[in-house]
Amino acid sequence: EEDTPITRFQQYLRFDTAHPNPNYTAPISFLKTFAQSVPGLQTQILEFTPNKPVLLLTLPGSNPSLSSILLNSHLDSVPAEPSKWVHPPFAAHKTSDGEIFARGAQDDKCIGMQYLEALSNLRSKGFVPARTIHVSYVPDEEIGGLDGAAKFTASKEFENLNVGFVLDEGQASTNNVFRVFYADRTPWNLIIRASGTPGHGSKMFDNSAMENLMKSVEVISKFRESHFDVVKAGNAMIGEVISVNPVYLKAGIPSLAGFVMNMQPSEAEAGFDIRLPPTADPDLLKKRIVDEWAPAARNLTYQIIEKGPMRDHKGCPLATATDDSNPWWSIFKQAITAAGGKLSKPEILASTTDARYVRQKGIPAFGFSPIKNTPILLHDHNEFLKDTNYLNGIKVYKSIISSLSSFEDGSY
Ligand SMILES: CSCC[C@H](NC=O)C(=O)O
Ligand SMILES: [Zn+2]
Ligand SMILES: [Zn+2]
Repeated sequence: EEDTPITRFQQYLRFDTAHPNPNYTAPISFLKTFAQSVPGLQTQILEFTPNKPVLLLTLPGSNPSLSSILLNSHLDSVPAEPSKWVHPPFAAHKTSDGEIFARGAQDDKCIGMQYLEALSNLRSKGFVPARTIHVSYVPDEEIGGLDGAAKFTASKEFENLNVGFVLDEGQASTNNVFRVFYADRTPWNLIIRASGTPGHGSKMFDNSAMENLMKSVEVISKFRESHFDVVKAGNAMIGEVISVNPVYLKAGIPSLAGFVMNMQPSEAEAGFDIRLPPTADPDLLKKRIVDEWAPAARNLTYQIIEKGPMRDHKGCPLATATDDSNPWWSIFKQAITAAGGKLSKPEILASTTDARYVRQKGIPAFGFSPIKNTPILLHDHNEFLKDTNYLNGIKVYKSIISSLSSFEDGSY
């Protein structure tokens, strides 16, 4: 096979990095070999948790007194259901139209390789940045990043990088205009457990576990609808409202289901994925959960698992400014324009990425993936990216990387 940017992207996509057993060693060694072919690009592997390596690449800048820029992506992927795909999710099949099908094609192996291709390209033309450029490949983003970005950004090693600005993954755009994200929503897992009177399946009585839980589900559904309606009416973007979605239900005795269906269980449980925009008041939502979603009076208990930080050390919401107070913003915007791209109004990402850990440290960070005119297929079946889209992304990163790294104001 030829060695081109496209075949290299396909090679990277073919590593099975899906949870629950992502292969980290093979893709890291692949990336490391590629990086070593780029003149001046230094490589190191950091391990904050056994078998969860972080690959860090560094291109030293000519002015080491300036803060550095960091380009981050994650190594891992969510699982795929191969039988529901038109092409196997880890074959990286390219159609005659140039669509490359793979789990991770959009989320987010494209950007990991595009960073490298862009750097390699720039270096081949003798490019030397003023600011040092770091590229990080971190494990475990898809499961919350606790053993990945959380530990990396909290480390002495990270401190020593003196990072002034970060780019991380964003999301595809279905039209001709790129999207950029200045904040993420914070995920909470909510588990509601109901207990109640058990009894014969034929009996009508009050206060069964199922009835108690179902009342909660109704109340939560109303809340969900009211927030979704605001989005549907066009009065808010999806990232600006609180979302709550049921993700599992557990009740009854599974081994009896379908055979002996005449037991009203004494316990029932439901799990919800909640996302809070940085502007939301977490205490208000907690109060709502206590009072309305899981009132003890209806024999309900609850557990909230907060997945990662919501505020920085000053107590401020984790959001990066997109106005004149943040010079990185205008540099970023101009770089996109210079590469022939257009940028839409900055958004809050509906989901959650590792960028929250750097924002928590007070470092400005944008989420960006140079994917346009493409359906949003992250975590979906048949995730794909078109070759021309991918190649254009390399061009966009060349512009972004050279602009950001030549910003010489020492106060940032
Ligand atoms: C608990 S943090 C989970 C992070 C994950 N990131 C991408 O999909 C997400 O669900 O948004
Ligand atoms: Zn991702
Ligand atoms: Zn993802």
